[in-house]
Amino acid sequence: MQNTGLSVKNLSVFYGEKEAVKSVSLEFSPRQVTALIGPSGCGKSTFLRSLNRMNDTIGGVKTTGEIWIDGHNINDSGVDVVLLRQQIGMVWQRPNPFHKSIYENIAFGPRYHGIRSKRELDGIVEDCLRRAALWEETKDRLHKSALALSGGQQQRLCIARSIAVKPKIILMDEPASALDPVSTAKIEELISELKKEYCIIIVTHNMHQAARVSDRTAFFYMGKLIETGETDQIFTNPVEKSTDDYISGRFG
Ligand SMILES: Nc1ncnc2c1ncn2[C@@H]1O[C@H](COP(=O)(O)OP(=O)(O)OP(=O)(O)O)[C@@H](O)[C@H]1O
Repeated sequence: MQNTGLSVKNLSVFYGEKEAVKSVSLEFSPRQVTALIGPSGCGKSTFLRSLNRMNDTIGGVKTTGEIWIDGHNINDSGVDVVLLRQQIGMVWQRPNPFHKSIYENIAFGPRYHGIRSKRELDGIVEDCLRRAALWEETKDRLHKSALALSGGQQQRLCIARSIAVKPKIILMDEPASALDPVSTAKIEELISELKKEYCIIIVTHNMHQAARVSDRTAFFYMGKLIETGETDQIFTNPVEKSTDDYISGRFG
């Protein structure tokens, strides 16, 4: 069981002169799913990417503010970003398995972090595929290319890959938006299972999905955090008019 949450204080992110995220403070609890919602361009993905310093890979980005995990501010200089991304994993919108076998997709991370024993790696591969509800579909083809899997299976493989390195937090950027309804339902089931162990933060444009999978919801607009609270409250009784307008489809 992981007991780690994340505490964001006054986070701002600039692309050159443009302030895409404006002094956002937000707490994320362990074993909860938080949905980040808001109209296109409001800064959800930029905010999400800053939580494991993926924005560092984009030129011209400046970040200010603090992001605390286990007593460490991840924005401090000297933070080992490889280790950080082991602790805070990311699942992207489009499934992006490595051009390797199903087995190697899972084993790669643990091996990189020092696990050499084949028996141990075999165990990790099976455990992660089981937890991603993919074992039965793949156990007879573990050494075949991951690219031969369907899109939905590839996304579940990417989730299995992300948990193989024992993260504390999993970030998901519209993880089901490229998938059909059946695969989407499987990903949502998987999120509900994984939240028993992890803190999950998900960006979604799908209001039904946010209502189904999340415990808490944060509404962003024009780079600002407008409102956050229990998902039920945000969807039934939002405080801010702009939140109400957005979730009822009046803009965005
Ligand atoms: N690499 C970049 N360089 C410059 N500006 C960027 C970059 N990425 C995003 N932006 C700008 O930052 C703002 C926030 O973008 P971001 O992608 O975070 O929003 P979003 O809410 O996730 O949007 P969407 O829902 O469409 O994915 C937008 O105005 C966008 O144009």
